[in-house]
Amino acid sequence: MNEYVLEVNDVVKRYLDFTLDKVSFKVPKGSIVGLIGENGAGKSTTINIALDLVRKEQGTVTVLGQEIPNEAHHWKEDVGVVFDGINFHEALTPLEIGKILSSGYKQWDDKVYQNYLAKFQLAQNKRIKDFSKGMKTKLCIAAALSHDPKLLILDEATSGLDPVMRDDMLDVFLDFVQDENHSILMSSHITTDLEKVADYIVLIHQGKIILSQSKDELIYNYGIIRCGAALFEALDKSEILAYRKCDFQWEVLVADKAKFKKQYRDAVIDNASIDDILLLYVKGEQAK
Ligand SMILES: Nc1ncnc2c1ncn2[C@@H]1O[C@H](COP(=O)(O)OP(=O)(O)OP(=O)(O)O)[C@@H](O)[C@H]1O
Repeated sequence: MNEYVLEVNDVVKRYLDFTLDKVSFKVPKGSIVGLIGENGAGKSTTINIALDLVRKEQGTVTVLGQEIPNEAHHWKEDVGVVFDGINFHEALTPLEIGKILSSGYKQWDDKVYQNYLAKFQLAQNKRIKDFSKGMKTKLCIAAALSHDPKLLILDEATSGLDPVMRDDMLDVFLDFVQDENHSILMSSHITTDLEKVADYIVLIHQGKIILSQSKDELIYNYGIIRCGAALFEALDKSEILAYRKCDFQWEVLVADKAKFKKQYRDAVIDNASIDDILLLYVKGEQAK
């Protein structure tokens, strides 16, 4: 088996006023990859192309070792998908959905489904139309996890959940990938969630991937220098990733904060959160 469960290579998609521009990234087996980017950056388009829901113009997508699209649709059995919103008919109950899905998925495990319904406190016989938004999301996640997918793809799926439920859900995701045979690609605007669970972060900005990095590398090595104009002018620009001017100070993103700390002893260099990194790339200037 391939060491990557999803490989997106040089994918291009053009809409009237938007281009997904040679997007490439990989989801290693056993990992959680967080896809981040501003509204309209191209996250859903990328995910939809990876799921063969939107046609790409160039590039290749390989899911679980199979290049898609292809004639065999078996790969869909092994991919669980949760969008922000529900795909099930609103008149159905969780019990009825379980019955429908059990005939659609060879690997459907009703015991697993029942366990998730209980864990997420979802009534079996309540109609979906009477569910809250968060309950609908939980139902979609329960259903997606109950056909034993090897790859779970979540497009902004957890944003409707309250902080306690989101935290519980992150534990569910961590459990899911623990055996190294399961992997997750999740897009989210809640970057603190990704800080908790993601192994890798892929940042897409205006249709281009501008960062694809291990989360630990970002958290431990990336830094933000906050300085005045004189120090900013003196900084080695070849080592700067992005920068912006805020009022009277400059914020500068660097990949190796320890090196800068040694070189510029008087500079204030803070750790960079994923939000900081996103903000600097999106609102600032990219240096290289
Ligand atoms: N079917 C379509 N026809 C035309 N333009 C589209 C279509 N689908 C998406 N787009 C455009 O592609 C761009 C990227 O949209 P996409 O939904 O991929 O962004 P996103 O990163 O998921 O944003 P958000 O965080 O707001 O969900 C947007 O400019 C959007 O208007």
